[in-house]
Amino acid sequence: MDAFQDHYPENVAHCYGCGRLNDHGHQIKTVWEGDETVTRFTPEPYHTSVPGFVYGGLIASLIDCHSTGSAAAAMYRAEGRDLDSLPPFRFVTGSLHVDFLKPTPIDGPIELRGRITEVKGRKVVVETAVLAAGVLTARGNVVAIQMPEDFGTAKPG
Ligand SMILES: CCCCCCCC(=O)SCCNC(=O)CCNC(=O)[C@H](O)C(C)(C)COP(=O)(O)OP(=O)(O)OC[C@H]1O[C@@H](n2cnc3c(N)ncnc32)[C@H](O)[C@@H]1OP(=O)(O)O
Repeated sequence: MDAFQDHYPENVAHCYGCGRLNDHGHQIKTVWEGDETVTRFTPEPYHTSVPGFVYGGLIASLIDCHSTGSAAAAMYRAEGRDLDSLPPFRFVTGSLHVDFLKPTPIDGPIELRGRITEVKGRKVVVETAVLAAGVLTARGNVVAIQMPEDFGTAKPG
């Protein structure tokens, strides 16, 4: 099945977490399973924190891009549109919160299961459960905001 990220236009397909065109990135793939969005990712040995367990920053990164992809898919679904129909919905992270509940073992796939808890204007809130071998090890909450036309052009300060 096509993943949400397979439909990102080239100009936004270089993200470290989800860009299919970033050879050094995670290249995560997310799909709908009913009303949940699901990403499965197998960590490498170099994703270690304490030996045997996954680095927390990787988990945060996976939650981040899983959630922005989920937000876009939720907007398309809310409007009854295909993922690559125009105009495109692209989301960036406004807020990323992670609770680490248990160490996440590194020796198998990690599953992220997202639920859309709010869709309001340009904002989508995604809550994600992170599971390793079916055990809940972390929870994420992301506020994703539709990417402004002038993203990155505003002067700091
Ligand atoms: C597209 C493929 C790439 C995938 C990206 C992968 C994920 C990433 O790593 S993205 C990179 C990291 N994120 C960024 O760099 C974002 C930097 N921040 C920004 O550009 C802006 O602050 C941005 C776009 C998030 C929000 O700014 P702006 O568009 O002006 O939002 P604004 O109109 O004020 O607010 C819209 C709504 O979002 C809410 N909101 C905005 N910022 C936040 C925040 N930080 N936390 C919570 N809610 C927020 C507002 O409260 C408002 O909600 P409501 O409608 O309920 O009042």
